[in-house]
Amino acid sequence: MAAETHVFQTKVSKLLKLLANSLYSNKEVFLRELVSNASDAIDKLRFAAIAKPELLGSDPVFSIRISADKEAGTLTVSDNGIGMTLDEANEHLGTIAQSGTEDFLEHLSADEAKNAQQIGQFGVGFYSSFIVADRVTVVSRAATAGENEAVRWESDGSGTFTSELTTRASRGTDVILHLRDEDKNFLDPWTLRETITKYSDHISTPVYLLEEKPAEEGKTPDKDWVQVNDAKALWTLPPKEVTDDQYKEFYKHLTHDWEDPLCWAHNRVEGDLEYTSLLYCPSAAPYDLYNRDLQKGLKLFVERVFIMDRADAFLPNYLRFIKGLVDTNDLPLNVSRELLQESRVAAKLKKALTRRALDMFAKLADDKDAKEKYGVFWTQFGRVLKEGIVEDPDNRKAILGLLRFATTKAGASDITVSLADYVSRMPEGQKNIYYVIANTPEAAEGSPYLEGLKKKGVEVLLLWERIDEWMMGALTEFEGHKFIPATAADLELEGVKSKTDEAEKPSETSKEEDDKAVARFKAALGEKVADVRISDRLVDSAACVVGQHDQMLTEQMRRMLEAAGQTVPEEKYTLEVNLESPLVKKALKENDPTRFSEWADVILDQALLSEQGSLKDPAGFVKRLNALLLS
Ligand SMILES: Nc1ncnc2c1ncn2[C@@H]1O[C@H](COP(=O)(O)OP(=O)(O)OP(=O)(O)O)[C@@H](O)[C@H]1O
Repeated sequence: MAAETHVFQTKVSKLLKLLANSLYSNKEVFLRELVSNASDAIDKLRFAAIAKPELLGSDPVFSIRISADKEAGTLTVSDNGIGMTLDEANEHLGTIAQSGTEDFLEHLSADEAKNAQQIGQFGVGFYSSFIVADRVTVVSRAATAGENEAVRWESDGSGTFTSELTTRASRGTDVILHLRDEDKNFLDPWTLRETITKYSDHISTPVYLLEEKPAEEGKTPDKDWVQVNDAKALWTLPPKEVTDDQYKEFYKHLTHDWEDPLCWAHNRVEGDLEYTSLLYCPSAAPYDLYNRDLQKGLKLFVERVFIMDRADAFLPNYLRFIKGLVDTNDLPLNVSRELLQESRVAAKLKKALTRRALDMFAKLADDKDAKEKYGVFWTQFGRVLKEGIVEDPDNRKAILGLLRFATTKAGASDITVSLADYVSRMPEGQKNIYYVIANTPEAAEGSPYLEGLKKKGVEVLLLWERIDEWMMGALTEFEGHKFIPATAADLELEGVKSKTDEAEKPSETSKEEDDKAVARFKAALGEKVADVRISDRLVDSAACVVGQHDQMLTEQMRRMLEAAGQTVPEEKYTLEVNLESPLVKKALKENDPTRFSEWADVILDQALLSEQGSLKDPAGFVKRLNALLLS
């Protein structure tokens, strides 16, 4: 069969171009990727051989072998794993399976250095060979294929590849890199040994390097395969024996991420349920965190045998960003995805691993030296974690402890306040936790509803993310303190003693005058409002609208329901007026009932505008306002 030429999938070509144009400070990662692929291929065969031991044939001892040929300028990574057929090579080495990569490639920025850094998130995997090679040849024979059914694949990484049938004496894969002149340092025995040792330290398969033996005088040196790792899977070691650097390297091996993880938790549990878990939190959220096709889940091992990738039965959806593995003796070796869905053991593991993950974050939050790291965690994953408040009532308490907020005291740009911080600095007499939800940080911070609370020294949580409405709807209390929106009709502030209270100015008007003012607004607005009353929450603003906090729909929720095609009932608000406001005072000086009505309408519309950001009849509002401005 003559070699056939194929064109790479468009996104592969884009990726290869990007790789060629990006200068890597750590070019050597290509070796990690190739060693990881070789180890994955061996893991897959080990698993397949449980049901079909004959696949191992006469070659039952697994190994990865790396050799350099200085004369030919090539570096070869070989394994005796599952191998590939011709069709598999065409498919797997010509396409990218991950959904997020497409989005990423479409949104490349002009900043190449940044792109190069981010690209690692997508598991460039095999294609990273082209960082150092101007030609790559793969010779592979699948474990199920005959000697003459091997495949030879080749590409210079410039848009096409060729493939054809060839022969290979035994199953497995050779990846042969024809190194660029400037990257031939990887053929140097010392560099190679150092790099390989670093990337194979934790791998459960033995990795051998072909090294020259010291030659006897006058003789050409002999070469020998030297094992460079101890071939013990990292997670089987006692945590105390594993260094931070080893954990970091292992994370990169598992995930193909090029960045260090933010934190990890390694646990070996014996007893009723026996398992070892190694959970990692990445340092950046993947592009497709909110994409339904996100590839999530842990690697599953049973009795140290790799069973499947991305097993999503072990963590809840709101922890979908966690990477890692679980190894257990309590599941059968032939467990399938379907069986996992119904397995009681899997359900128990999910419960345990969820707690482990939340503990890992709690530790990070408590670590005084890791303040910055927790900030990164919250910025990257806080929004997803909030889903857990609604989805996972059993762990709500633990998740509540992890939440961080912007507040009126910290400011909208400082999202670092925990609920415990909030409670610890509540002024004397404050019983509840106050919050406001708006569409933007600015709108939250500038909300008129906060004026009185601020004046009393009461801190308010500022919220503006879409998920917040949903989350706060599910929350009732934290350590006995109720959550109350700043827009609630009754803020239950009795008993809050603040310095400003004592210095409160006596009202300039009498009770009768106040009642009369309220009655005038009521008469002027009629059916447009549920009620009118004097506000004790406003300081500068003229008025605001309030609803019962357990009944009121915020504007965000209203829009969400409307977008979902639901008819949302008209809501009548209570108008609260600030009798100390110069605008209200001016309005009350108007004796003509028609003109006072216009004033009342403008004041109500202003209040609605501040609350909702829009009005039903904006043109009418502008007309009335202009008439008053001109009078
Ligand atoms: N040494 C190998 N033996 C057998 N198959 C291989 C080998 N190397 C690569 N492959 C096949 O090629 C596919 C693509 O490899 P690549 O490294 O690009 O991505 P991946 O490993 O699937 O993804 P990720 O890098 O995110 O894990 C693999 O999934 C595997 O099917």
